[in-house]
Amino acid sequence: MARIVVALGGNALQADPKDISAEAQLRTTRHTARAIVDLIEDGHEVIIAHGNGPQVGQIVATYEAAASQDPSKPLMPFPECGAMSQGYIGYHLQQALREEMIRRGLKKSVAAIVTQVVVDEDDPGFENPTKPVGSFFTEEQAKKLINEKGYVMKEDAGRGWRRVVASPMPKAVVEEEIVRTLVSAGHVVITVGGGGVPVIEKEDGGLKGVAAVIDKDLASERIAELLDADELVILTTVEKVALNFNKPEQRNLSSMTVDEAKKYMEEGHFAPGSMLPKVKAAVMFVESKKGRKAIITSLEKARDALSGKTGTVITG
Ligand SMILES: Nc1ncnc2c1ncn2[C@@H]1O[C@H](COP(=O)(O)OP(=O)(O)O)[C@@H](O)[C@H]1O
Ligand SMILES: NC(=O)OP(=O)(O)O
Repeated sequence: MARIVVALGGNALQADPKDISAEAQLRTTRHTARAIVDLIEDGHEVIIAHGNGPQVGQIVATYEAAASQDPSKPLMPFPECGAMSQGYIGYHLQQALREEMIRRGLKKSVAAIVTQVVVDEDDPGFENPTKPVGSFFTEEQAKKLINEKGYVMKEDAGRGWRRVVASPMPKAVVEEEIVRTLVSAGHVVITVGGGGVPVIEKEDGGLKGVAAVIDKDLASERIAELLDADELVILTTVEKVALNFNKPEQRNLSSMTVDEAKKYMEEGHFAPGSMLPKVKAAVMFVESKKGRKAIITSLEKARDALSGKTGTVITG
């Protein structure tokens, strides 16, 4: 039995990026729940983290559209939208996991924790927005949004144009102790959703939300370290990390050491904004303590990867 932090990628929440309806998300999370419950059934202690890029972008855009039609309607700040996305996604995951556990006769409770993650006010990420959120646009649509709304928009790994926002590094998890207590009591916990709601510490010890979206792979790494997890499992669309990805000479990797991973990062094998943060998170976790292991694989292959049959395993 291992304590595992599972980071869920976009495909675990929205199978079809064009269908962003609540019904479609709930359907997809039901499918996702099967892969997660496999790990619970195998006896692992599972902590779940997830992304929120499409969802938080959708929530922000909905408030903006309402305000543009009726200026008396308020805009919703980014941290509040992040918190809403945690609640919305957490609710679907809670329901789907509960159903799947009942189906398999497992008696466990699931809790989604609205989680705040402390970032540094002076983080360089605030100067250079990198995190894609919301829907994909054509270049023409993107230019219109840049002019009309002042968005920063970038091309996202050949998939289209998206709005990008600041993405500071996660430093501390405010609800760490609550998560630890629930996990240690045997409950399934969903935390640092969307990387956590980014907050800065005020001089009086209070917290203040900031307009940013933390990378969920890096936030998953942070909570995995804090909870002294044995493994960080990053689930995405690909079964294995590759060198020369999408090129004729592509080579899938079954394993890499942290030194190899660093070399491959320097050589530019991993796309920024997609595979690079996953490999960075894996390296950080493995380096944080001897014996820790990270796995990057697809949702469908999670169980096989944990039993050493597939995936890319990153070790010290
Ligand atoms: N070297 C690489 N090996 C494998 N996949 C890569 C590589 N570089 C970029 N990718 C892309 O990264 C994607 C995963 O990132 P992304 O879709 O942003 O993650 P998430 O699952 O967290 O939403 C893969 O589906 C693949 O298209
Ligand atoms: N917050 C975050 O990293 O979301 P995505 O994984 O959806 O980009």
